[in-house]
Amino acid sequence: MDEFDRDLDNELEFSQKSTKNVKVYPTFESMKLKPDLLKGIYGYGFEAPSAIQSRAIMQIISGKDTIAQAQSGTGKTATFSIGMLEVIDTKAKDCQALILSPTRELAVQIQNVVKHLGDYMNIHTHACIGGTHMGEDIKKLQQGQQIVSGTPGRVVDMIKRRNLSTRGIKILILDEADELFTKGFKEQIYEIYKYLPPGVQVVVVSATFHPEVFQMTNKFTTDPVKILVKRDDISLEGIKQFHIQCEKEEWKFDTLCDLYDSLTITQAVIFCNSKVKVNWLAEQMRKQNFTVVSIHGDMKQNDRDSIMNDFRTGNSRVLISTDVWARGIDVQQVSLVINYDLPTDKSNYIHRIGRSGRFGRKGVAINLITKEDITALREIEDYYSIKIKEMPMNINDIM
Ligand SMILES: Nc1ncnc2c1ncn2[C@@H]1O[C@H](COP(=O)(O)OP(=O)(O)OP(=O)(O)O)[C@@H](O)[C@H]1O
Repeated sequence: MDEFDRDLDNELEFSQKSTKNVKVYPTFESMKLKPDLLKGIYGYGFEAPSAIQSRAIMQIISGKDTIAQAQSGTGKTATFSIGMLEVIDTKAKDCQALILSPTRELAVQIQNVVKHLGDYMNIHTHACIGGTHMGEDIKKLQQGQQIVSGTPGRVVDMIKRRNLSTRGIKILILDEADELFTKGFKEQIYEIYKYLPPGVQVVVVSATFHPEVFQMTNKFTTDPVKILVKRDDISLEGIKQFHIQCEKEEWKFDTLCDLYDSLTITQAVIFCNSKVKVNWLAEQMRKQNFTVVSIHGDMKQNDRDSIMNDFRTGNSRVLISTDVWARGIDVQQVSLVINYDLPTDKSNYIHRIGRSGRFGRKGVAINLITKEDITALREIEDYYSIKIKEMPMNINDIM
């Protein structure tokens, strides 16, 4: 990207403004939701709506196309889930809402949230994801699923095979939209959209919006309500961010081993930039008798599921991952994120560190950097107007 492109990008981004005077609903009662839905919300343990929930839920219910941005871990999933559950006709058995997200784990997590919030509504939901048995998927869809949460590849497949009927779909939700609009998914999203009834309501959600995303959303949305966050406010204050200068790549490993005891206080995620590196690091850690688990996109779905399950239940405490875990995954006990490699994408920096500090909890992010990473680290600091200080000698001071 040259200087000119960057200027254009900035201009595009800063020309985006939140819609003025979006009404704030301070309580779930004030939203006048269906009693069964309200029961599900309280049953799930929510007492009051978060900032994005108090603004965006009612916009979604009103039927308007909506672009909803909010910091990581602030309740975007429940925002679109509640909005969507309110407008679903529980008597109609056909698919009325489609949620797309970039990873299988996230699609399953979303389906679970929807299921819990809709606990008293007798809602039929299904996670339609790659890597699972096609026949099972088809069977489930044939039974009639009012809400489908899926990954683009499998969903487009099911639509084309006519196993997922799009006729009754009233609302399309694009979660982690900026990721869905990247190269790997863009074509599939366009393709799915073509099959949806004209006038389908579109809700676009993420913690980060690359300027290009706004251009693309123009193709999907009509006069959308925009609830946006300024770039300087995207990084959560509750997540303390540090770097450790490791000089050479080879020194990172010893640094990580020194940190291990702190990693296991609660739960931690370590990010690497490639699958090969994830495998390598997990193996090295195990050789040193550290207990770690690892996950990446080349693993069998069964293995991915069992690793996720163990990590969610707290059976494993240190997870090494690629960016397959960077977005959306919600494990409240994660309080520490380590970037063994600095992400190459600035947005993913925000998403990765956002795996900690969920819903107002405290979090710590530590970046292991070599001399070569200094410029990239400064760029992240400048871009989000943050300071990533050197980590104090005693990690207990910050945990
Ligand atoms: N109103 C609420 N009251 C209490 N907890 C809530 C509320 N809304 C959401 N949460 C909890 O906050 C956590 C984070 O929510 P969620 O996963 O939806 O965040 P998000 O904004 O989608 O984050 P990300 O950008 O990482 O995808 C979840 O554990 C969720 O159950």
